[in-house]
Amino acid sequence: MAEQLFLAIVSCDARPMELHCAVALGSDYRRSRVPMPLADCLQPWQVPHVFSVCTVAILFGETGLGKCSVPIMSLGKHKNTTVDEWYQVDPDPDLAALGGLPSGPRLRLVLHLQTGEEATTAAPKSFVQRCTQLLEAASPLPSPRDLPVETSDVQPEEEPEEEVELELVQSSPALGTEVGGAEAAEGPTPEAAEETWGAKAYDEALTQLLAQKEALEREHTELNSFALDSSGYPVLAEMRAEQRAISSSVDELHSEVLEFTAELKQAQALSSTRLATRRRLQVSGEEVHIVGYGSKRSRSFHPKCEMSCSTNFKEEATEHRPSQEETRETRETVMCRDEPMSHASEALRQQRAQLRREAVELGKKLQACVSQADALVSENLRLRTESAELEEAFSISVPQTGFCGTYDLCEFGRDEDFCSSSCYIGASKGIEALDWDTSEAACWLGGEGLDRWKRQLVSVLRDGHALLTTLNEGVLRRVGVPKRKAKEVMQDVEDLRRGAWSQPEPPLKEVPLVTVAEMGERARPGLGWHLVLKDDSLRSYASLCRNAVPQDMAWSWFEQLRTQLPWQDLSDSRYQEEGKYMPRRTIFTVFNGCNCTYKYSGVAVKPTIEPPFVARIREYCVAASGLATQPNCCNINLYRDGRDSVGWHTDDEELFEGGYNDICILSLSLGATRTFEVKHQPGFGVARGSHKGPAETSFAVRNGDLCTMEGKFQRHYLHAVPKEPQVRQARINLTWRWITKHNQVDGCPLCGPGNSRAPLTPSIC
Ligand SMILES: O=C(O)CCC(=O)C(=O)O
Ligand SMILES: [Fe+2]
Repeated sequence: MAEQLFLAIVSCDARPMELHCAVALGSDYRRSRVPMPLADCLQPWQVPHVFSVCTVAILFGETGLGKCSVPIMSLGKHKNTTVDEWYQVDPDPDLAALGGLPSGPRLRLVLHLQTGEEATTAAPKSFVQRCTQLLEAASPLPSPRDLPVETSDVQPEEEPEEEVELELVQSSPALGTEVGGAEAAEGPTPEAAEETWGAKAYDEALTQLLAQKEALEREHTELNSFALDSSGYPVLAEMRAEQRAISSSVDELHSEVLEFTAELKQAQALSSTRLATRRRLQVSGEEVHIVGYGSKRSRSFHPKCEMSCSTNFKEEATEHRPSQEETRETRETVMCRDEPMSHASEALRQQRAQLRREAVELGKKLQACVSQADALVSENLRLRTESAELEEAFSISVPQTGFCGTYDLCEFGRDEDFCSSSCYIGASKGIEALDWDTSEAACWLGGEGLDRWKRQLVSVLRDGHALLTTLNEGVLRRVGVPKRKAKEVMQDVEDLRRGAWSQPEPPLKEVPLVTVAEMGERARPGLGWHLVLKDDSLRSYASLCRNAVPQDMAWSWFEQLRTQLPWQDLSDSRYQEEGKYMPRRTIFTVFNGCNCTYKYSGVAVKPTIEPPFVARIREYCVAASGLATQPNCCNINLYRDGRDSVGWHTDDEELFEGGYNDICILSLSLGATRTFEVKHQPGFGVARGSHKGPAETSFAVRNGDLCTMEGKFQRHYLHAVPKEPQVRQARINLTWRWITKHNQVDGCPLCGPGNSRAPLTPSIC
C-alpha cells in the first residue's frame, strides 16, 4: 500500500533572519526556506517504512540551530487528515554546549499522511488550503492559482472540507508565536513572542555564541598542548594506574589458572601410568586365570608381568600379593587365585576415582578464576573506554602502558587488532590459535608424544575458556592425536568440565545483561513483552511477545515464505538412515557479505542470500524487540504438519559462540500453533541418550508470536518442538542469530580477528 507524506514548514518561533531548513525522510533529502514556498510543500515524500522518521533541521546560513523528528508511526492515527502542529526543536549540541540558547525554538508544521491504493502525487485539498492560508500570512507567496494543484482529493467523500481535523498545539508563553492573519487567533499573542525572541535579539545572541565558541576552541587547543605532559591530568594518570593494577590482577589470575591446569596435567599423567600398569596386569591376570584352569595356552605369567610393572605399582602390588618365592613355591595354587589382582585393581580404581574427584574440584576452581577474570576484563574494558574518551576529549597522545596496543604482533603472530580492542586473553585467543595454527600444534606433537603436546595445548588455552568449552575429540584428531589418546584426554577434560559446569554464572550486577523483555517494553511499550524463563544463576532467559505481528500480516508472511523460499531437505549423516530426511524443511539465510555454512549434528546447511522480503520481516521483528543491531543470519524451518519436529538440542555452534558468551536468538512463529519445550542441559559431555526425559517448561508458540533465548541459555538449556500428530496445518519458524565467529574453512570473507568476539549482552550484540 502506497504511503506518502505532505509537509509544510510554516514558521519557526525563533524567527531569525534568513532561516533555512533541511528535511530528510528515508534516502530523500531536500533543502528549502522557512517558511517553505508552497511549491516545495506540494512535492510528496514517499514513506519508505512505517518505522521511518522524518527529520527537519533548521539552519541559519550553514550553522545548524537544531532539529526535530516526526516519527511516521505518530501520524498513523491521523491518516488522510491534515495536521497542524507545533514541534519542539532540539537545539544543536554545539550551540547548546555553549549554554547560549535558553531552550529550543519550535517549528509549526502542517502534515498530511496520505495512504490508499489510489494515492496520487497530487496534494490533498485540505492540506493545500491550510498551507495557503498559513503561508500567505507568514510571507509573500506566489498565488496558489498559478500552482499545479489537483482539485480532487484522495477520498473526497470520506473527507469533506468541513470535517478536516486540525490539531493545534498551544505554544508556551515563554516562546510565543509570531504569526499573522488567521493564525494569530489560534496561537499566543505576537507581542509575547516579540519580547523574548525578536529577530534582532536572536541574531545578537548567535553572534555572541559563535564568538564564545571560537574562544573555547582556542582554549581547548592550548589545553591540548599543555596536556602532552600527562601529569597535568591527574584523573587520567589515576585511571592509568588503576588499569595497570587490573591488568596485573588479570595476569595473576592467568598464572593461577596455569598452575591449576599444570596440577591437573600431573594428576592425569600419574593416572594414565597407573592405568597402563593395571591394564597390563589385567592381561597377565587373565593369563593366570587361563593357565590355572588348564587352558592349552600356557604363556608364563610372573617374569613378564613383574618386568612390565612400574616401580610404583610393584610397591602397591606387593602389599596385597605373596612374595616371588612364595609364589614360585605355591605356583599352582597362586595361579588359581586372582584375589591379589583384584585387590590391586580395586586400589587403582579407587585412586582413579579420587583423581577424578580432584579434577572436578580443580574444574570448579578454574571456573571461579575464569569468572573472576571475566569480571576484571569487563572492568578493565570500562576503564579503557573511559580513558579513551578522556584522551579523545583532550587529544592527548600518551603512550599505552597496558598490554593492549603495545604489541605490533600478538603472541600468536596476529596483528595488533587481534588483541587490541580488549586484550581478552581468553576464549577467542586460545581457540583461534588452536584453529588457525593446526600445523603448529601438529609440530608440537613432533614425535614427543601426547604429554609434550598437552603441555603446549594447556599453555595455548591459557585461561581455560577453550579447555572448558570448545576442545573436542575432533580438534585433537585434526592435530594428529591418535583416536585412543584423544578419547583419554577428552575423558579427563570432561571431568574438569563437569566441575566447572555446575558453577554459577557471574552475578548480573558484575556482568550486566539486559533482556529483550526489557528492551522490547522500552521500544514498544504495551506490546506485551514478558519473561517466560528467568534463571539468574545460570544467566538464562527467554522472553515472549504474543501477537507481536498482527494476524493478517503474519499469515501473509507465512504464505509468502512457504511458496517462495527454496526449501531444502536435509539428511543428518549421524542419525538418519541413508535416503531419509530430517523431519522438517529448512533454509539458512545470510546477508552483509557473510558466507558461512551452518553445521550442526552431521548436517551442513549451505547459506542462501537473504531475499529482500525476508529482510523486511527481519527489520520489523528486530524493531519490535528493541534490539540495537540487526542479526546477520536466520535459520528458517518449515514444519509441514504435526509430524514434523525438532528434537532436544542447543544452538551452541561455534559460529554464534553461545557455549560461553551471552548471546541472543530471536524467533518468529508463523502459521500453526505448536509447543516449544525447554529443559536443563543434563551436563556437558554426557551421552546424547540422556537428552531423554520430560520438558521442564513449555509454552505454545502461535502465529505472530516473537520469542527469544538469551544470555547463556544455549550453554545451560536444551529446547525442542516435539511432534504433535493432531496438528494438520504447517508452521514456519524463523530464528535470527548473530554470527560472531565467521568460518574460515568456508572461506567466509568476514572471517578474521575483528569478527571473532561474541556480544556480551544482547543490547550490544
Ligand atoms: O521451531 C522452533 O520454534 C525452534 C527452532 C529451533 O530450535 C532451531 O531452528 O534451532
Ligand atoms: Fe534451536
